Amino acid sequence: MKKHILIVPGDGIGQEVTEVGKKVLEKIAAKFGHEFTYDEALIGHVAIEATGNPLPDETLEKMRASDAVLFGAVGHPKYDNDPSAKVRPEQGLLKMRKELGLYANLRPIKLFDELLGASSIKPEILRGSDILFFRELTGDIYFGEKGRKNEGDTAYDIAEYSRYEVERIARKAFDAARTRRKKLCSVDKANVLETSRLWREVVQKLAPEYPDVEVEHQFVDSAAMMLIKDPKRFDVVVTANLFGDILTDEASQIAGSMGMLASASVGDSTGVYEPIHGSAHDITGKGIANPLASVLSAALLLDISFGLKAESDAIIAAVDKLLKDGFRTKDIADETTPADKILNTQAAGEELLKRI
Ligand SMILES: NC(=O)C1=CN([C@@H]2O[C@H](COP(=O)(O)OP(=O)(O)OC[C@H]3O[C@@H](n4cnc5c(N)ncnc54)[C@H](O)[C@@H]3O)[C@@H](O)[C@H]2O)C=CC1
Ligand SMILES: CC(C)CC(=O)C(=O)O
Ligand SMILES: [Mg+2]
Repeated sequence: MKKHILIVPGDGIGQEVTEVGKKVLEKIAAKFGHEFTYDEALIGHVAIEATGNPLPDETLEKMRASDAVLFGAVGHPKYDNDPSAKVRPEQGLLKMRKELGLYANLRPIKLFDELLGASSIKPEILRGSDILFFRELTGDIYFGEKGRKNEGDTAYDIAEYSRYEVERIARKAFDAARTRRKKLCSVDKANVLETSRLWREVVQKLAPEYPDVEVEHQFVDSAAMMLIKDPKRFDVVVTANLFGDILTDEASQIAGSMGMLASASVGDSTGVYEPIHGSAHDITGKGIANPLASVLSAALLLDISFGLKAESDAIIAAVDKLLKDGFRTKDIADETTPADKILNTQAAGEELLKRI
Protein backbone atom coordinates (compact mmCIF):
# COMPACT_ATOMS: atom_id res chain seq x y z
CA MET A 1 0.00 0.00 0.00
CA LYS A 2 1.26 3.52 -0.88
CA LYS A 3 0.57 6.20 1.73
CA HIS A 4 1.89 9.62 2.65
CA ILE A 5 2.32 10.31 6.38
CA LEU A 6 2.99 13.72 7.90
CA ILE A 7 5.12 13.72 11.06
CA VAL A 8 4.39 16.69 13.34
CA PRO A 9 6.49 16.25 16.49
CA GLY A 10 5.76 19.68 18.03
CA ASP A 11 7.44 20.52 21.32
CA GLY A 12 9.24 19.00 24.30
CA ILE A 13 8.94 15.24 24.56
CA GLY A 14 6.69 15.36 21.48
CA GLN A 15 9.97 15.46 19.51
CA GLU A 16 11.50 12.57 21.47
CA VAL A 17 8.58 10.14 21.30
CA THR A 18 7.48 10.87 17.72
CA GLU A 19 10.93 9.89 16.48
CA VAL A 20 10.24 6.39 17.85
CA GLY A 21 6.68 6.35 16.46
CA LYS A 22 8.05 7.13 13.00
CA LYS A 23 10.70 4.39 13.20
CA VAL A 24 7.96 1.90 14.03
CA LEU A 25 5.99 2.95 10.94
CA GLU A 26 9.15 2.54 8.83
CA LYS A 27 9.72 -0.93 10.25
CA ILE A 28 6.13 -1.96 9.58
CA ALA A 29 6.36 -0.70 5.98
CA ALA A 30 9.56 -2.71 5.42
CA LYS A 31 8.17 -5.84 7.04
CA PHE A 32 4.77 -5.83 5.31
CA GLY A 33 5.92 -4.43 1.96
CA HIS A 34 4.19 -1.03 2.08
CA GLU A 35 5.49 2.17 0.57
CA PHE A 36 5.07 4.95 3.12
CA THR A 37 6.49 8.37 2.31
CA TYR A 38 7.01 11.01 4.99
CA ASP A 39 7.18 14.73 5.40
CA GLU A 40 7.57 16.89 8.54
CA ALA A 41 5.88 20.08 9.65
CA LEU A 42 5.97 22.55 12.52
CA ILE A 43 3.37 23.23 15.20
CA GLY A 44 3.35 24.81 18.64
CA HIS A 45 6.28 26.62 20.23
CA VAL A 46 8.75 25.52 17.55
CA ALA A 47 6.40 26.95 14.90
CA ILE A 48 6.02 30.23 16.80
CA GLU A 49 9.81 30.51 17.02
CA ALA A 50 10.22 29.85 13.29
CA THR A 51 7.23 31.74 11.87
CA GLY A 52 5.40 33.60 14.64
CA ASN A 53 2.39 31.33 14.07
CA PRO A 54 1.58 28.20 16.18
CA LEU A 55 -0.06 26.57 13.15
CA PRO A 56 1.52 27.88 9.94
CA ASP A 57 -0.61 27.63 6.78
CA GLU A 58 2.06 25.41 5.30
CA THR A 59 1.56 22.87 8.11
CA LEU A 60 -2.19 22.87 7.65
CA GLU A 61 -1.83 22.43 3.89
CA LYS A 62 0.57 19.52 4.40
CA MET A 63 -1.87 17.94 6.86
CA ARG A 64 -4.73 18.20 4.38
CA ALA A 65 -2.57 16.69 1.64
CA SER A 66 -1.48 13.71 3.77
CA ASP A 67 -3.15 10.35 4.30
CA ALA A 68 -2.56 10.57 8.06
CA VAL A 69 -0.68 12.65 10.62
CA LEU A 70 1.47 11.38 13.48
CA PHE A 71 1.47 14.19 16.02
CA GLY A 72 3.54 14.64 19.20
CA ALA A 73 2.59 17.41 21.61
CA VAL A 74 2.72 21.17 22.00
CA GLY A 75 3.57 23.43 24.91
CA HIS A 76 6.41 25.35 26.53
CA PRO A 77 6.87 26.64 30.09
CA LYS A 78 7.43 30.12 28.70
CA TYR A 79 3.70 30.44 27.94
CA ASP A 80 2.41 28.40 30.89
CA ASN A 81 4.11 30.91 33.18
CA ASP A 82 2.90 33.94 31.24
CA PRO A 83 -0.90 34.22 31.38
CA SER A 84 -0.76 37.40 29.27
CA ALA A 85 0.93 35.73 26.26
CA LYS A 86 -1.27 36.41 23.22
CA VAL A 87 0.22 33.73 20.96
CA ARG A 88 0.39 30.25 22.53
CA PRO A 89 1.41 26.77 21.31
CA GLU A 90 -1.94 25.29 22.37
CA GLN A 91 -3.75 27.62 19.93
CA GLY A 92 -2.04 25.69 17.14
CA LEU A 93 -3.37 22.40 18.45
CA LEU A 94 -6.94 23.68 18.84
CA LYS A 95 -6.88 25.31 15.40
CA MET A 96 -5.60 22.08 13.84
CA ARG A 97 -8.49 20.15 15.39
CA LYS A 98 -11.06 22.73 14.27
CA GLU A 99 -9.70 23.24 10.76
CA LEU A 100 -9.47 19.50 10.08
CA GLY A 101 -12.88 18.84 11.64
CA LEU A 102 -11.41 16.33 14.09
CA TYR A 103 -14.48 16.15 16.27
CA ALA A 104 -13.96 12.62 17.64
CA ASN A 105 -11.01 11.82 19.85
CA LEU A 106 -10.81 8.09 20.56
CA ARG A 107 -8.79 7.30 23.66
CA PRO A 108 -8.48 3.57 24.34
CA ILE A 109 -7.56 2.76 27.94
CA LYS A 110 -5.69 -0.43 27.23
CA LEU A 111 -4.13 -2.15 30.18
CA PHE A 112 -1.25 -4.47 29.34
CA ASP A 113 -1.28 -7.37 31.85
CA GLU A 114 2.38 -6.87 32.62
CA LEU A 115 1.64 -3.39 33.95
CA LEU A 116 -0.89 -4.47 36.56
CA GLY A 117 1.68 -3.59 39.20
CA ALA A 118 2.70 -0.25 37.64
CA SER A 119 -0.37 1.58 38.87
CA SER A 120 -1.07 2.69 42.40
CA ILE A 121 -4.54 1.16 41.93
CA LYS A 122 -4.83 -2.41 43.24
CA PRO A 123 -4.37 -5.13 40.55
CA GLU A 124 -7.65 -6.85 41.52
CA ILE A 125 -9.51 -3.63 40.74
CA LEU A 126 -7.72 -3.12 37.43
CA ARG A 127 -7.58 -6.64 36.00
CA GLY A 128 -9.82 -6.91 32.93
CA SER A 129 -10.31 -3.14 32.51
CA ASP A 130 -10.73 -2.07 28.90
CA ILE A 131 -12.37 1.28 28.18
CA LEU A 132 -12.78 3.26 24.99
CA PHE A 133 -13.34 6.98 25.47
CA PHE A 134 -14.98 9.13 22.82
CA ARG A 135 -14.02 12.67 23.73
CA GLU A 136 -15.73 15.37 21.68
CA LEU A 137 -12.86 17.49 20.35
CA THR A 138 -14.02 20.60 18.49
CA GLY A 139 -16.63 22.16 20.76
CA ASP A 140 -17.27 23.02 24.41
CA ILE A 141 -15.58 25.60 26.59
CA TYR A 142 -12.26 25.34 24.69
CA PHE A 143 -13.79 26.83 21.56
CA GLY A 144 -16.44 29.25 22.86
CA GLU A 145 -16.07 32.96 23.20
CA LYS A 146 -13.60 33.93 25.89
CA GLY A 147 -12.39 37.19 27.30
CA ARG A 148 -12.19 39.68 30.09
CA LYS A 149 -14.54 42.42 31.22
CA ASN A 150 -14.78 44.84 34.12
CA GLU A 151 -11.34 46.20 33.27
CA GLY A 152 -9.90 42.71 33.29
CA ASP A 153 -11.22 41.77 36.71
CA THR A 154 -13.78 39.30 35.34
CA ALA A 155 -12.92 36.50 32.92
CA TYR A 156 -15.26 34.25 30.97
CA ASP A 157 -15.13 31.15 28.74
CA ILE A 158 -18.38 30.18 27.09
CA ALA A 159 -19.28 26.51 26.67
CA GLU A 160 -21.49 25.76 23.68
CA TYR A 161 -22.76 22.61 21.99
CA SER A 162 -25.19 22.19 19.14
CA ARG A 163 -27.51 19.20 18.78
CA TYR A 164 -25.62 18.28 15.60
CA GLU A 165 -22.25 18.27 17.36
CA VAL A 166 -23.49 16.03 20.15
CA GLU A 167 -25.30 13.65 17.82
CA ARG A 168 -22.32 12.99 15.53
CA ILE A 169 -19.97 12.03 18.40
CA ALA A 170 -22.69 10.06 20.19
CA ARG A 171 -23.37 8.03 17.02
CA LYS A 172 -19.69 7.15 16.75
CA ALA A 173 -19.71 5.99 20.36
CA PHE A 174 -22.91 3.94 19.92
CA ASP A 175 -21.45 2.32 16.81
CA ALA A 176 -18.25 1.43 18.67
CA ALA A 177 -20.21 0.02 21.64
CA ARG A 178 -21.96 -2.33 19.22
CA THR A 179 -18.61 -3.86 18.27
CA ARG A 180 -17.53 -4.25 21.92
CA ARG A 181 -19.39 -5.16 25.13
CA LYS A 182 -22.45 -3.12 24.10
CA LYS A 183 -22.35 -0.74 27.03
CA LEU A 184 -22.30 3.01 26.63
CA CYS A 185 -21.82 5.47 29.46
CA SER A 186 -22.55 9.09 28.62
CA VAL A 187 -20.85 11.44 31.05
CA ASP A 188 -22.19 14.94 31.66
CA LYS A 189 -23.14 17.43 34.33
CA ALA A 190 -26.82 17.70 33.39
CA ASN A 191 -27.81 18.57 36.95
CA VAL A 192 -26.13 21.96 36.46
CA LEU A 193 -25.08 22.70 32.87
CA GLU A 194 -27.43 23.50 29.98
CA THR A 195 -24.90 22.11 27.46
CA SER A 196 -25.04 18.86 29.44
CA ARG A 197 -28.85 18.83 29.42
CA LEU A 198 -28.78 19.07 25.63
CA TRP A 199 -26.07 16.38 25.59
CA ARG A 200 -28.20 14.01 27.68
CA GLU A 201 -31.35 14.77 25.64
CA VAL A 202 -29.56 13.92 22.38
CA VAL A 203 -28.09 10.67 23.73
CA GLN A 204 -31.47 9.65 25.16
CA LYS A 205 -33.16 10.33 21.80
CA LEU A 206 -30.61 8.20 19.93
CA ALA A 207 -30.75 5.26 22.33
CA PRO A 208 -33.87 3.61 20.77
CA GLU A 209 -31.95 3.33 17.48
CA TYR A 210 -29.42 1.14 19.30
CA PRO A 211 -31.63 -1.26 21.32
CA ASP A 212 -28.74 -3.71 21.66
CA VAL A 213 -26.62 -1.11 23.51
CA GLU A 214 -27.18 -0.62 27.22
CA VAL A 215 -26.96 3.11 27.96
CA GLU A 216 -26.28 4.80 31.25
CA HIS A 217 -25.80 8.45 32.13
CA GLN A 218 -23.39 9.53 34.81
CA PHE A 219 -22.48 12.88 36.25
CA VAL A 220 -18.84 13.68 35.66
CA ASP A 221 -17.90 14.02 39.32
CA SER A 222 -19.27 10.59 40.14
CA ALA A 223 -17.79 9.12 36.93
CA ALA A 224 -14.34 10.38 37.97
CA MET A 225 -14.71 8.50 41.23
CA MET A 226 -16.12 5.31 39.61
CA LEU A 227 -13.28 5.25 37.09
CA ILE A 228 -10.75 4.33 39.75
CA LYS A 229 -13.13 2.55 42.14
CA ASP A 230 -14.44 0.11 39.56
CA PRO A 231 -12.99 0.69 36.06
CA LYS A 232 -14.36 -2.63 34.77
CA ARG A 233 -17.90 -1.28 34.84
CA PHE A 234 -17.05 0.94 31.83
CA ASP A 235 -16.95 -0.18 28.21
CA VAL A 236 -17.45 2.83 25.89
CA VAL A 237 -17.63 6.30 27.41
CA VAL A 238 -18.78 9.35 25.47
CA THR A 239 -18.28 12.82 26.86
CA ALA A 240 -17.65 16.47 26.14
CA ASN A 241 -14.28 18.01 25.36
CA LEU A 242 -13.35 19.31 28.83
CA PHE A 243 -14.65 16.31 30.77
CA GLY A 244 -12.95 13.90 28.35
CA ASP A 245 -9.66 15.74 28.64
CA ILE A 246 -9.64 15.42 32.42
CA LEU A 247 -11.13 11.93 32.75
CA THR A 248 -8.66 10.38 30.33
CA ASP A 249 -5.61 11.77 32.14
CA GLU A 250 -7.12 10.20 35.23
CA ALA A 251 -7.76 6.96 33.32
CA SER A 252 -4.10 6.84 32.28
CA GLN A 253 -3.47 5.52 35.77
CA ILE A 254 -5.50 2.43 34.88
CA ALA A 255 -3.02 1.76 32.06
CA GLY A 256 -0.09 2.65 34.34
CA SER A 257 1.14 5.96 32.93
CA MET A 258 0.40 8.95 30.74
CA GLY A 259 3.12 7.51 28.54
CA MET A 260 0.92 4.52 27.67
CA LEU A 261 -2.17 6.24 26.25
CA ALA A 262 -2.58 6.74 22.52
CA SER A 263 -5.36 8.53 20.73
CA ALA A 264 -6.96 8.96 17.33
CA SER A 265 -8.50 12.29 16.37
CA VAL A 266 -10.83 11.74 13.46
CA GLY A 267 -13.68 13.46 11.67
CA ASP A 268 -14.04 15.25 8.39
CA SER A 269 -10.57 14.92 6.87
CA THR A 270 -7.06 13.60 7.57
CA GLY A 271 -6.87 11.65 10.85
CA VAL A 272 -4.36 12.84 13.45
CA TYR A 273 -2.81 10.28 15.81
CA GLU A 274 -1.37 11.55 19.06
CA PRO A 275 -0.40 10.51 22.56
CA ILE A 276 -2.82 11.95 25.12
CA HIS A 277 0.06 13.51 27.03
CA GLY A 278 1.57 16.95 26.57
CA SER A 279 5.11 18.19 26.05
CA ALA A 280 6.09 17.30 29.67
CA HIS A 281 8.53 20.09 30.49
CA ASP A 282 9.59 18.29 33.65
CA ILE A 283 11.28 15.48 31.69
CA THR A 284 12.06 17.16 28.34
CA GLY A 285 15.65 16.59 27.22
CA LYS A 286 16.30 13.87 29.77
CA GLY A 287 15.65 11.09 27.25
CA ILE A 288 13.38 9.21 29.66
CA ALA A 289 9.96 9.80 28.08
CA ASN A 290 7.95 6.67 27.46
CA PRO A 291 7.56 6.41 23.66
CA LEU A 292 4.82 3.76 23.79
CA ALA A 293 1.92 6.24 23.62
CA SER A 294 3.34 7.47 20.30
CA VAL A 295 4.01 3.90 19.15
CA LEU A 296 0.45 2.88 20.01
CA SER A 297 -0.81 6.01 18.23
CA ALA A 298 1.03 4.76 15.13
CA ALA A 299 -0.83 1.45 15.59
CA LEU A 300 -4.16 3.30 15.69
CA LEU A 301 -3.13 5.21 12.55
CA LEU A 302 -2.51 2.01 10.61
CA ASP A 303 -5.76 0.45 11.78
CA ILE A 304 -8.15 3.41 11.52
CA SER A 305 -6.80 5.50 8.63
CA PHE A 306 -5.30 2.71 6.48
CA GLY A 307 -7.37 -0.34 7.51
CA LEU A 308 -4.13 -2.25 8.18
CA LYS A 309 -5.29 -4.34 11.14
CA ALA A 310 -2.58 -7.03 10.98
CA GLU A 311 0.12 -4.36 10.91
CA SER A 312 -1.49 -2.52 13.81
CA ASP A 313 -1.77 -5.76 15.78
CA ALA A 314 1.91 -6.48 15.10
CA ILE A 315 2.82 -3.24 16.89
CA ILE A 316 0.57 -4.00 19.86
CA ALA A 317 2.02 -7.51 20.08
CA ALA A 318 5.56 -6.07 20.05
CA VAL A 319 4.67 -3.70 22.91
CA ASP A 320 3.22 -6.65 24.81
CA LYS A 321 6.38 -8.69 24.18
CA LEU A 322 8.65 -5.82 25.24
CA LEU A 323 6.78 -5.58 28.54
CA LYS A 324 6.66 -9.38 28.98
CA ASP A 325 10.44 -9.43 28.49
CA GLY A 326 10.61 -7.14 31.50
CA PHE A 327 11.64 -3.89 29.81
CA ARG A 328 10.27 -0.65 31.22
CA THR A 329 10.76 3.07 30.88
CA LYS A 330 11.10 4.91 34.18
CA ASP A 331 7.42 5.90 34.43
CA ILE A 332 6.22 2.28 34.36
CA ALA A 333 9.06 0.72 36.36
CA ASP A 334 8.65 -0.17 40.01
CA GLU A 335 10.89 -1.32 42.84
CA THR A 336 10.98 -4.85 41.40
CA THR A 337 12.33 -3.72 38.00
CA PRO A 338 16.05 -4.56 37.65
CA ALA A 339 18.13 -1.49 36.79
CA ASP A 340 19.31 -3.02 33.48
CA LYS A 341 15.67 -3.37 32.36
CA ILE A 342 14.89 0.33 32.76
CA LEU A 343 15.38 1.84 29.32
CA ASN A 344 15.60 5.37 28.02
CA THR A 345 13.35 6.53 25.18
CA GLN A 346 15.72 5.57 22.40
CA ALA A 347 16.66 2.16 23.83
CA ALA A 348 12.99 1.33 24.41
CA GLY A 349 12.40 2.13 20.74
CA GLU A 350 15.29 -0.09 19.65
CA GLU A 351 14.13 -3.04 21.76
CA LEU A 352 10.62 -2.58 20.41
CA LEU A 353 11.78 -2.57 16.78
CA LYS A 354 13.52 -5.92 17.36
CA ARG A 355 10.16 -7.36 18.43
CA ILE A 356 8.17 -6.28 15.35
N1 LIG B 1 -1.84 17.32 23.28
C1 LIG B 1 -0.99 18.23 23.68
O1 LIG B 1 -0.19 18.73 22.92
C2 LIG B 1 -0.99 18.62 25.11
C3 LIG B 1 -0.20 19.66 25.51
N2 LIG B 1 -0.10 19.97 26.83
C4 LIG B 1 0.90 21.00 27.18
O2 LIG B 1 2.05 20.31 27.66
C5 LIG B 1 2.71 21.08 28.65
C6 LIG B 1 2.96 20.26 29.90
O3 LIG B 1 1.71 19.99 30.50
P1 LIG B 1 1.49 19.01 31.73
O4 LIG B 1 0.30 19.49 32.45
O5 LIG B 1 2.76 18.84 32.47
O6 LIG B 1 1.03 17.63 31.08
P2 LIG B 1 1.89 16.46 30.42
O7 LIG B 1 0.93 15.49 29.86
O8 LIG B 1 2.90 17.01 29.50
O9 LIG B 1 2.66 15.78 31.65
C7 LIG B 1 1.99 15.36 32.83
C8 LIG B 1 2.90 14.43 33.64
O10 LIG B 1 3.00 13.17 32.97
C9 LIG B 1 4.36 12.87 32.66
N3 LIG B 1 4.40 12.31 31.30
C10 LIG B 1 3.68 12.73 30.24
N4 LIG B 1 4.00 12.02 29.16
C11 LIG B 1 4.94 11.12 29.54
C12 LIG B 1 5.67 10.12 28.86
N5 LIG B 1 5.50 9.86 27.54
N6 LIG B 1 6.57 9.39 29.56
C13 LIG B 1 6.74 9.61 30.87
N7 LIG B 1 6.08 10.54 31.58
C14 LIG B 1 5.19 11.29 30.91
C15 LIG B 1 5.09 14.21 32.70
O11 LIG B 1 6.46 14.03 32.95
C16 LIG B 1 4.32 14.97 33.77
O12 LIG B 1 4.84 14.63 35.04
C17 LIG B 1 1.85 22.31 28.86
O13 LIG B 1 2.41 23.38 28.15
C18 LIG B 1 0.50 21.92 28.30
O14 LIG B 1 -0.25 23.01 27.82
C19 LIG B 1 -0.75 19.27 27.79
C20 LIG B 1 -1.55 18.22 27.44
C21 LIG B 1 -1.76 17.83 26.08
C1 LIG C 1 -4.37 22.14 24.81
C2 LIG C 1 -5.14 21.02 25.46
C3 LIG C 1 -6.58 21.03 25.06
C4 LIG C 1 -4.49 19.74 25.11
C5 LIG C 1 -4.92 18.59 25.96
O1 LIG C 1 -4.80 18.57 27.17
C6 LIG C 1 -5.45 17.43 25.29
O2 LIG C 1 -5.86 17.50 24.14
O3 LIG C 1 -5.55 16.38 25.94
MG1 LIG D 1 -5.21 16.67 28.04
